[in-house]
Amino acid sequence: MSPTRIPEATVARLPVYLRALNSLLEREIRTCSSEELASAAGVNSAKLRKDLSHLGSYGTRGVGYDVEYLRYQIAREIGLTQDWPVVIVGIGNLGHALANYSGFSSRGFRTVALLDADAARQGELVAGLKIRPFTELSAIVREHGVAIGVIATPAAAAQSVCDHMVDAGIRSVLNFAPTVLTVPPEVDVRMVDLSSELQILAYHEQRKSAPASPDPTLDPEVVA
Ligand SMILES: NC(=O)c1ccc[n+]([C@@H]2O[C@H](COP(=O)([O-])OP(=O)(O)OC[C@H]3O[C@@H](n4cnc5c(N)ncnc54)[C@H](O)[C@@H]3O)[C@@H](O)[C@H]2O)c1
Repeated sequence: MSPTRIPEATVARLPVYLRALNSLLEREIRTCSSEELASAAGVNSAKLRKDLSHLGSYGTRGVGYDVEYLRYQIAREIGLTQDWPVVIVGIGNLGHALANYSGFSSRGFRTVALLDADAARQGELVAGLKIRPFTELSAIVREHGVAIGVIATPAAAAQSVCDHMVDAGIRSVLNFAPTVLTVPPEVDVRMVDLSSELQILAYHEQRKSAPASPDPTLDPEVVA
């Protein structure tokens, strides 16, 4: 891992580069230029070169990047070369879908427990794991050294679930509930909000279909 802290915006793009590199490897492409990788990742090549320079990766002039090695460097930087035990709390519609998603395990995220407060759900087998009572959280975190907690409960329960996770020693939380969580500074929270993403698309869709608005700088009142 690099000793210096990488900018957050670069960290957010590393998984995108990783996906692009995986698809190059699937096509047995062993080296690529920054332009090729940038276009596969959907960013401009200057930004890609700057991002990769934070990893100490500059490619070789005239040859480009070694795809396999760059994939290893990025995976190591993100921490994907190690195993991350994960718990999912709230095994309703979304919790079931997350538990059944094979993409986590193939990227090093191992779901070790599924927890729910509803006694009626407990004992049900989902993706090979029995849903367990939420009260077992601390014991499970201790037993498996859980690094990441996923919250898939209704919004009203999310802060309390998060507080219990933090008390149990979890330092990274992925929150699917549509509510902002308060955590101590050493805890990282990422929020996934599909509704907000749809609203952003709706905003762009609306702008695309709206008639072009006049340039405000040509408005005599604005100019005056
Ligand atoms: N982020 C997204 O894009 C996205 C998409 C869909 C749903 N959601 C959100 O995900 C959450 C779950 O949605 P759903 O449709 O699966 O709901 P659901 O009602 O089907 O499931 C929620 C589960 O949480 C459990 N639960 C409630 N309080 C709990 C507590 N204190 N501790 C442990 N478990 C508890 C319930 O028993 C239930 O099994 C909601 O907040 C919803 O808004 C987010």
